Amino acid sequence: KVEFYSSVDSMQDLAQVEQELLNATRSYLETQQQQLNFYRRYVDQIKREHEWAVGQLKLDEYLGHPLHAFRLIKRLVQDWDALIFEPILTNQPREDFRQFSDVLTRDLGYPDQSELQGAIKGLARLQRVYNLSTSDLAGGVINGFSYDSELQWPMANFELGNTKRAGRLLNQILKPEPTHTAQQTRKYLENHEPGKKIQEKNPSWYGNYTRLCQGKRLPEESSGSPLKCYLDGKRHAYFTLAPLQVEPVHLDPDISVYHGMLNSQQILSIFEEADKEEMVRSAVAGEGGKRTVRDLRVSQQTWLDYTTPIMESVSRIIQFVSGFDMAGAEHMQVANYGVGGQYEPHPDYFEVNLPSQFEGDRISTSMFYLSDVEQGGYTVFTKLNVFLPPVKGALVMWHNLHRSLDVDVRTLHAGCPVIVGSKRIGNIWMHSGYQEFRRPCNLTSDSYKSAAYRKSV
Ligand SMILES: O=C(O)CCC(=O)C(=O)O
Ligand SMILES: [Fe+2]
Repeated sequence: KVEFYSSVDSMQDLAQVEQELLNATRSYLETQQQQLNFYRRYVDQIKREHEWAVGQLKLDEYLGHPLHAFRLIKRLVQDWDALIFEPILTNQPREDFRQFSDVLTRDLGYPDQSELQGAIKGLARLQRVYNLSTSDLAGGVINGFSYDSELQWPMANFELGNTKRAGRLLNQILKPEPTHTAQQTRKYLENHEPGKKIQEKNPSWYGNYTRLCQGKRLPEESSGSPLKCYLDGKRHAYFTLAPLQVEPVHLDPDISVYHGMLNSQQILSIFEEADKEEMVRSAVAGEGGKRTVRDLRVSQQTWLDYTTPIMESVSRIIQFVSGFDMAGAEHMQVANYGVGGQYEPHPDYFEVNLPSQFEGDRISTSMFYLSDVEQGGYTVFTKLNVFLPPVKGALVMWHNLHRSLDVDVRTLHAGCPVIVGSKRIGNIWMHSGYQEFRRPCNLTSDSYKSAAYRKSV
């Protein structure tokens, strides 16, 4: 089954669904109108003839005339039947419309109640993570920017189990303006069961998560050497003429952003490849390594191998920037988030239930930002006080494992909910097999660095 709300790209199909609905409904109404006009004309004409005849003579005299009798019988047997009964009873335009709706639902898919739930949860998530006020959202104002769309907050609250609040909000809208379209919402509330209230306690990481998502860092003690951007033309001969534009964002564990790694043309080529594949709702590893769809990750994704020209270039970039052997690389995962789409704090390593098709755990993550995001959608490292706004064409890279190949718990990170825009990323995870000479271990284990972070958020 297709799912729309979890990816802005899929939502575009919904816009098409509505366009086709509009066209079909318009032409349905038009044909019906023409039919009705036709019936009306016919009835008027018969009425005139009937009244004239009855007015002229007494009825029995009139019908005593064989031609008049014939006309009446012919009208009833043929004309009324063919022109009125038959078309009214079969109502071909309605039949056509029914068929159209079947085809539409089958070919393009049609959103159901669970889509509405998903979209509403997305809105509620935005409100919670970004501290947006309900009135702001309802008025289409997000973080001070004004957007021209009125949100159905009463309905959202209803679906989320806040029935009282839903009623109050509805009254606020309907009191000054009783003919407001929110009347529809009132009908909906009256005819549906309210959603189940989710009384989740915020998890321990929640404070850091929301703070960083909002682009706020905790003040840090100065280490004396502030991180500075630099050009690196030496990492590989490939970068001699066009040095890497490095923005280090954290030291130990090292996290760096490499700007301008893909241009718009290359990104388009990646999307062209991705369009050939099917986007599916992202799953996460659950109990015992089983993949399940959960709200903690709301996006759609597909995988690209390195056989096409564009992906060969991507592979070269990763190889030359990271120094790793691409023999250990997973295919690139291209993902697209929906509005309110997110990926809650998680590590990229497996630690347990390692997938058998690769050697070792995920030693590093290379993430390309394939779009700018109008608002929201930061990548945040909740234990490291780091937030990164997506910048189209940039590459973020870090190691998920210590040199000892023990997992580095400090790398816990998240993709914040997208407020406005379509966030696209390309992830390449490198496994530790084949990298023995690329990133050798130290003489002493360095995994102790993680110890203090195991519990803390
Ligand atoms: O979307 C992001 O910024 C982070 C994505 C991520 O962490 C992942 O896909 O593993
Ligand atoms: Fe991740």
